[in-house]
Amino acid sequence: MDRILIESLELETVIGVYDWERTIQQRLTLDLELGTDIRPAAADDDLAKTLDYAAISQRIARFADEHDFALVETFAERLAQLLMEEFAVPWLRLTLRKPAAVPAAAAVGVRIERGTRPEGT
Ligand SMILES: Nc1nc2c(c(=O)[nH]1)N=C([C@H](O)[C@@H](O)CO)CN2
Repeated sequence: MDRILIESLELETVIGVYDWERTIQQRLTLDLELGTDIRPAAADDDLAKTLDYAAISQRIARFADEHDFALVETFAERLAQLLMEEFAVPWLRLTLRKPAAVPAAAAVGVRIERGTRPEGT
């Protein structure tokens, strides 16, 4: 299966379990692999036949603006559901990092895979 990539997408959102986190915006970074078949788009050189990574990046930024989850798990799961529904993505791998959460770590976060890969990929 081919994949469309979005790497190190920086997002600002309210996220966290502690009271002090409910009043500030924090940075998250997102890596995304979106399963798709790129051959129709490549054959016709046509953006309409593939997943538009610019449009998807904008949608993700809007999602971050509109929500204020406690857990990175909830952000990741809800975003995966949205992307699969709105953009008809059959499979994705999403890595969400919260870089400032644990000062001794470069980042902490979650990685999830959702959906079904076509046979043999
Ligand atoms: N598995 C998780 N552990 C923790 C989370 C989280 O979202 N998932 N969040 C926090 C706090 O919000 C933390 O980021 C503040 O520094 C703690 N553990």
